[in-house]
Amino acid sequence: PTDRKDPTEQEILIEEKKTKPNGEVYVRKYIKGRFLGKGGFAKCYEFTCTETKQPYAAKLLPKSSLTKSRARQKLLSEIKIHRSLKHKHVVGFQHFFEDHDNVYILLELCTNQTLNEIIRRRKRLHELEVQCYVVQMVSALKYLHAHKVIHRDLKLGNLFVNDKMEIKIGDFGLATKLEFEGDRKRTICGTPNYIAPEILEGKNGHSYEVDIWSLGVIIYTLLIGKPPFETSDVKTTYKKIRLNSYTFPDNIKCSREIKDLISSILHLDPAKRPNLTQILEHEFFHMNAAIPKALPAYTLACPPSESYTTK
Ligand SMILES: CC[C@@H]1C(=O)N(C)c2cnc(-c3ccc[nH]3)nc2N1C1CCCC1
Repeated sequence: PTDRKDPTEQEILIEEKKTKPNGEVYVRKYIKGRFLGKGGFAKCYEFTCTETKQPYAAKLLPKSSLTKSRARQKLLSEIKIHRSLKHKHVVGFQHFFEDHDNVYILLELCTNQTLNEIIRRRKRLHELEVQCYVVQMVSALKYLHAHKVIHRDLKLGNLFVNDKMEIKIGDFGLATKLEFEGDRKRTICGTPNYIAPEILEGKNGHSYEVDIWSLGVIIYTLLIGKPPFETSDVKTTYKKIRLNSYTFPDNIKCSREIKDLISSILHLDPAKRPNLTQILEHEFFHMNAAIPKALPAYTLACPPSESYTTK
């Protein structure tokens, strides 16, 4: 028969066996496909469900890496928070299961990887593209914050891009859910370049504003090509963050509007930063950013700018 695979193409099958409450046993099988890369302790592969042919991005966490309770807690918190979320611009959490050796987390496949890869290729983006991506991020953050979730690790590497160039916020490993209004978190966490000053101060806790700060760092990085406070060592980066010391390079021309937006977000005092609604009302989103002469091969997944008005 033609469909027989020659032995080298032996497909590796991952089976999920589940006994339903009524005693019925069902088995779901996945073909383990190409290696996608490493994410923390996890090795990531493309998985295809044998029944539905649906492809997923799967995180495989060896149980041996989950012996320390911190790694365990982080995984349980990531699953608990991520599986409860459903939004167009949040990575879809499909399913999780375990076998003898691993824990498997099946997530939405984002074939254009992350904004990190896009910036690596493009160096920096046009303001029209920045407008488009930021509108999608703000929409996802409005959803997260409305559900009392703070992501706390927003960065280019956690902004996934699907085949339609739509943004999906992922990796909820450092996310937290506020228990009550006014609840504040104290744990120090995040990625050095994107971490908010109040997390470094650690004096009176932090809240949703840390995600707004990271959004400001992301906008700067998409526009300029590297993060505003980046230096060769973490301590100096933290000092620059605390001193709010960053500049816009002269050789890169940026509109007054986008510089004003970034400066208003990168405010040391969290209470002085604009909230998500105010960000969308900023003039940057209402100016018709110059249509670049040569837009890259892919199209943008955004309507023209006039639809950003918050009517
Ligand atoms: C599964 C982990 C992580 C992830 O969280 N998602 C959603 C994801 C989606 N598509 C992809 C993907 C599709 C095609 C290439 N990568 N990758 C994702 N990753 C990468 C894998 C390696 C490091 C982070």
